[in-house]
Amino acid sequence: MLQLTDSPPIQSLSSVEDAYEVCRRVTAKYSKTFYTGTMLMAPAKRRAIWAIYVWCRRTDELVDGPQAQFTSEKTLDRWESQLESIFAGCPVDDEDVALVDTLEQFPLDIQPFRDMIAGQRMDLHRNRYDTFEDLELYCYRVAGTVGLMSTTVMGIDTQLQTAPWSQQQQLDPTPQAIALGIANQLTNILRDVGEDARRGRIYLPLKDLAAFDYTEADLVAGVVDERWRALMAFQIDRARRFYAEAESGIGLLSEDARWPVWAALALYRQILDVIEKNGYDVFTQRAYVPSLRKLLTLPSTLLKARVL
Ligand SMILES: CC(C)=CCC/C(C)=C/CC/C(C)=C/CC/C(C)=C/[C@@H]1[C@@H](COP(=O)(O)OP(=O)(O)O)[C@]1(C)CC/C=C(\C)CC/C=C(\C)CCC=C(C)C
Ligand SMILES: [Mn+2]
Repeated sequence: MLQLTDSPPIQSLSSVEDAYEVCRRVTAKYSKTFYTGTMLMAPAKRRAIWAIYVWCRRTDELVDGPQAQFTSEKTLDRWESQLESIFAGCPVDDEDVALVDTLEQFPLDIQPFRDMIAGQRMDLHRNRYDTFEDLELYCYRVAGTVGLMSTTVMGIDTQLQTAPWSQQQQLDPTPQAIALGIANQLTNILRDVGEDARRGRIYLPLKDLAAFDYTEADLVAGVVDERWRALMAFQIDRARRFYAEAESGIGLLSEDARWPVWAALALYRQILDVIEKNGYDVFTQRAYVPSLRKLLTLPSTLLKARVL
């Protein structure tokens, strides 16, 4: 290829195999829960989820990562242009190579990716949410979209679609996939209340705080009292209702996807149990599920994947 002398050397992008290996390492490093889930999947689907995870992580880190102070609307505009390039089959950097390959194998729609960027734009300008409806839109954008992306890769059980009774039954698990994303995001928000408050963000709906006579000042001060415990119990109950809705859709997924999703759901939902065990003190204790507890959870999720 003609190399113009005054231009910087054109870096050749990594191979597809190397790009997926980078995605595997990033997923394993940043989310043991999701990595565990992907290791229960068929290899082609597992790699695709790693590629999606890295794109989602990079998108989130534009606003939540170490370089967030330099991120503006224009940054997100450029990121969306890079997304369009990926969907046109033209990777811009090494990690893109894996997602371009994934798009050649799975019919992913660009819209959930655009919606995820729209969610990050909300984090640029918004640090309070008046109502749960406001917060639900944010959760759909940053997490419900992940459910849509993941479901396209994991696939739907085709035998169910051709069954004689299939017309009567809802076979499209989209609502449940979005519900699991929202449930995960609500869990994430409850776990990180203290950390987010220290960054000036309160995701808990202000109308909910008011309903329990708990103020923004109480939250910023990390007050844990009967009002806080009642408010958190209400939030946890709502998150569990979204998990329950998600459960009803897992049986519609292709067989090899059910265990990974049951596992990811159960492991993430356990964070809520830990928050309760910690007396709802999310200000001085970061709720996490010990590895042994995660391991001991897997057999019951396998049973559920086989019978539900
Ligand atoms: C097993 C499986 C298919 C997992 C999907 C893995 C995946 C692609 C995750 C992407 C997560 C991500 C980095 C999104 C960017 C925005 C963000 C940070 C969202 C929050 C995630 C927290 O990620 P993480 O744990 O790494 O961050 P912390 O370090 O803990 O802060 C979110 C909480 C959203 C996560 C949402 C999902 C994983 C969607 C799950 C839904 C499905 C897999 C659909 C299942 C289908 C049915 C029918 C139920
Ligand atoms: Mn974020």
